[in-house]
Amino acid sequence: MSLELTAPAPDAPDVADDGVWLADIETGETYAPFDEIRYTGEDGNLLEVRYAEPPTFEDFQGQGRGVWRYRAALPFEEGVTLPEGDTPLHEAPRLRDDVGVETLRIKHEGMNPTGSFKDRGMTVGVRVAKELGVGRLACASTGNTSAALAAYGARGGMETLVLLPSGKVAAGKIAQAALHDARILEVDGNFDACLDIVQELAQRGEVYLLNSLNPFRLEGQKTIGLEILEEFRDDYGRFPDRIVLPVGNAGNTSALYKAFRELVQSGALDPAEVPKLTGVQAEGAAPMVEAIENGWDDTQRWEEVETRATAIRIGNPVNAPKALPGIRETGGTAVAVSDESITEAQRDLAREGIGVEPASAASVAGLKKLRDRGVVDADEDVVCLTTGHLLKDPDAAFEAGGKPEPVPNDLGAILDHIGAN
Ligand SMILES: Cc1ncc(COP(=O)(O)O)c(C=O)c1O
Ligand SMILES: N[C@@H](CCOP(=O)(O)O)C(=O)O
Repeated sequence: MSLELTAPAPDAPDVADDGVWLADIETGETYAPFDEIRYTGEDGNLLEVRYAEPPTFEDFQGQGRGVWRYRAALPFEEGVTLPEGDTPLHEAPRLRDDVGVETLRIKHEGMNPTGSFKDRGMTVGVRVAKELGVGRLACASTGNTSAALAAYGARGGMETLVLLPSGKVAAGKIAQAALHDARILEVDGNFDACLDIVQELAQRGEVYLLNSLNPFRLEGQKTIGLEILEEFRDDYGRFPDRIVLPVGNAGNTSALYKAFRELVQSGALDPAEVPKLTGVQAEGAAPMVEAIENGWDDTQRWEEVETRATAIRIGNPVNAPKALPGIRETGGTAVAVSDESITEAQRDLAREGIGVEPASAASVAGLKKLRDRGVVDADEDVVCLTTGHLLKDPDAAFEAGGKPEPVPNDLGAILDHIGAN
């Protein structure tokens, strides 16, 4: 398999630029990183960024906080920044006791500048766009990618175009893209159709694609894994056994796996210490779970997808050939959860003071299901990734939460209403 956990660091090919190059994950063919715009290898295979010197934990010491702390693991020293990363790793003691695991921490990526983990990818992606000298940036999106692209594009002084599935994007996300002045195209089709079209626009040279098919986006998203490892080790003196995360286009699963592989390559991490990557999808959009259960090397496209967790309403995860080995090689698994259990998990997190959008809560719903099935053991140290903020999807929050009670404009009536003496 092309993405083995124990693979040695490759030697830098002639095409490398300052120790950085692109490689086809299937054939190993290498490409110069910044001479031309390239998203895939010759046969349409996925590309990944490779480094002559994979990072060690020492490289990160004294480098500040946030995504650019990890510059030793990134293709540039700095990016177009707001800044991003350095998100909280919350304790959730009541939830931990309910689920019944040794340790439960919640890595809340909703605390990034635009309210999702996409910012980590965009700070690098927009920096690369500047290096390449491209004009218009674009993405297909279920909402968060478009919000991040619009904000980081604005920060970089660049034009942005976003393609959204009509009627299927949460209000907060469209509001962000609109205010940051992206040109918004509402497509009469689902996210996968939008991605097909924007890929075609990119191939024709009309736009620079900043979905996670762009390998540089995933470089920024690796820093989620690096932060989790550092923070968990600082608190407990060990690494977590398992990281549970929602899966849509499978970029994060691929990025975390790559972060861990690079640390293994440099000798900073023992393969036995790599957390089990555990992916969670909604039952109505679960091609990755299907592929894991059937032992496939790639997913089969689901034409019809539906879930309340609109951020992960995706039927054709483009990063599956990177993410499936990540789940398998780390000893993880994938599970599908119902929309009802996602809403329940959203409430569980809210009771701990952690406000997340539905897709984010899928990680906790998945953990509960796997614990009930005995797949996750009681003695495990677990980190759940929550990927987007509650305010991204106010409608879902209202639906999941308590309802406002109308009362008269009168103190006595209000005292009566609340049962005061
Ligand atoms: C809030 C949220 N959670 C999870 C995901 C899934 O992440 P990935 O596509 O990296 O699997 C997305 C987008 O895809 C998202 O917007
Ligand atoms: N949930 C995503 C879907 C697109 O994912 P990407 O990581 O490939 O950009 C979104 O927010 O649009």
